[in-house]
Amino acid sequence: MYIHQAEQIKKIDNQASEQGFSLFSLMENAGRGLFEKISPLLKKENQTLILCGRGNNGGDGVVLARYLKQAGFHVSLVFPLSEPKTKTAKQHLDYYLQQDFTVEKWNTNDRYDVIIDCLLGIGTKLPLRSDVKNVVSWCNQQDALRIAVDIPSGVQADRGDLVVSEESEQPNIQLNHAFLADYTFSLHGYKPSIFLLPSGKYFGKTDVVSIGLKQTSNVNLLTEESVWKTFPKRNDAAHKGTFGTSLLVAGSDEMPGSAVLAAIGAIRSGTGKLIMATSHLAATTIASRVPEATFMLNGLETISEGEVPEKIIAAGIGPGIADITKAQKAVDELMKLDIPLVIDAGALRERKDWHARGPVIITPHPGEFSRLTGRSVKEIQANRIKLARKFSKKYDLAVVLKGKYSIIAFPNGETFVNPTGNSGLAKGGSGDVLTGMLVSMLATHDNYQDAVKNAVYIHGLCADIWIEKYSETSMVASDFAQLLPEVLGKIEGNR
Ligand SMILES: NC(=O)C1=CN([C@@H]2O[C@H](COP(=O)(O)OP(=O)(O)OC[C@H]3O[C@@H](n4cnc5c(N)ncnc54)[C@H](OP(=O)(O)O)[C@@H]3O)[C@@H](O)[C@H]2O)[C@@H](O)CC1
Ligand SMILES: Nc1ncnc2c1ncn2[C@@H]1O[C@H](COP(=O)(O)OP(=O)(O)O)[C@@H](O)[C@H]1O
Ligand SMILES: [K+]
Repeated sequence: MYIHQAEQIKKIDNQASEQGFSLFSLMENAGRGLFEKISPLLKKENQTLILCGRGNNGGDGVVLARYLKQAGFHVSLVFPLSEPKTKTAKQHLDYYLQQDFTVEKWNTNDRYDVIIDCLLGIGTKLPLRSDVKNVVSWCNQQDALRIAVDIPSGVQADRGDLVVSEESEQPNIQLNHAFLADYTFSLHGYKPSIFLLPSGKYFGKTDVVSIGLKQTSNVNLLTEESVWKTFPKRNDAAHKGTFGTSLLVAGSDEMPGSAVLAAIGAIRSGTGKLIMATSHLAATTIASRVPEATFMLNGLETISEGEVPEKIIAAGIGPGIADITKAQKAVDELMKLDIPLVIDAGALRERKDWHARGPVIITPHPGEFSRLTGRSVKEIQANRIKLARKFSKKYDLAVVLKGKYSIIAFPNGETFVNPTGNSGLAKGGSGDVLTGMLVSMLATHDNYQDAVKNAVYIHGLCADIWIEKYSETSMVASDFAQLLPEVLGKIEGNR
């Protein structure tokens, strides 16, 4: 599933017109596609209001109104912000009027069953002017089905915030400042703001309307199907060496539990062997929960002094590490190896040098990413896709920016949004399981990008399946990790 930023859509429009596709015909396709998706939601006796703005989003509304009227629906087409100003929207309005259809005056006392928002689309620049705010506010107070075209008015295409300045003293994000849709039909592809907050709360159910153009984008939504396709097969002749030895540098006397969780995530995700480089106390705790693990005692110290176990094919460092200085030295040593390296939690702190022989994967939550980038958490959350991509490209590493809709950005520009996972994961320990899974899957996949995508997707899927049966509130990391055998069984069966 493709995700398009506003800039890309503008480029696509220009390319299409160079290839002889007029904007008029794209708008026609948009309106017809919208009609096909929206008409099944309407009843013939419904009173439907289509509110159009002055740009091309309004133009889409004009075409939609024509199709709905031709099919016999009761539709009022209105321009509450005055008449269209773009050439294409004007052309479609002329054509609409030539069919003897009319434009009506908006009367706020009239009642409607359905309100369709074609006020503002990807041309939105915040803050909203008061005329739009008033219309949006009226819409949100009506007892009607609310449908948005492309994006809900008041929301930006690429960012999650609803006000222009993230540094504003009083952001005053009120519900009434964006159209609160029950459904949003996005043209050509999804826009990033569906997967950001608070914007994502305004979209309702979402679907994409094709406008007849070829789909290309290097930002995509991860799907279960892509996981099935890329998850490695185990052959019958496999031995424990086939799936490689993973190294996890994790845990300390203060935080043995993190290492336990990382070890559970790793041992259940396919690695042939697992070495835990950890403290004596943590090793005792891990051994009782994950008897399959082997140990490098005083692991962090030993590795930081340059002594690294042999024959490892993937490594991860960070969960439950307390000594940040030693962690940095250990990361330096691991970066000398030509293997994929996951850097998480304690090992991410104060990290500045990212040069490594093998692929580096960092797994920051928004707070950690804030420290790494020097930007506020608020700015990061509003612009997750773009900022993860930027960091990935700048430092030539893979970024897994965690949270609702984790973003996975690779240095070649390929970017993925993960739809799995729920707020039950927002508890200590969830990220530790992920780090273990990542390292183990890096050891078993030929392609490191597939390993990262699959680990992130499957981690969230386990949590989603857990809450179908049990409570999201009470779910803890060791609960959903128990579902790895069930979820991986499903994937292996479906391949
Ligand atoms: N390939 C595709 O996907 C295709 C997409 N298409 C469609 O085109 C849409 C993009 O159209 P667009 O570029 O004309 O911009 P659009 O969103 O209508 O907004 C511009 C208007 O909004 C106004 N405005 C802005 N900010 C404001 C504010 N804060 N407060 C108040 N007003 C504000 C601005 O006013 P201005 O500031 O210029 O006076 C101007 O009038 C896209 O979303 C999709 O629906 C299809 O038709 C064809 C193919
Ligand atoms: N609201 C949410 N929806 C989906 N996933 C979430 C949500 N909150 C957190 N997560 C996931 O839970 C994990 C939390 O990791 P992290 O913040 O590092 O926690 P910890 O280090 O305590 O284990 C990440 O994989 C993150 O994507
Ligand atoms: K809209």
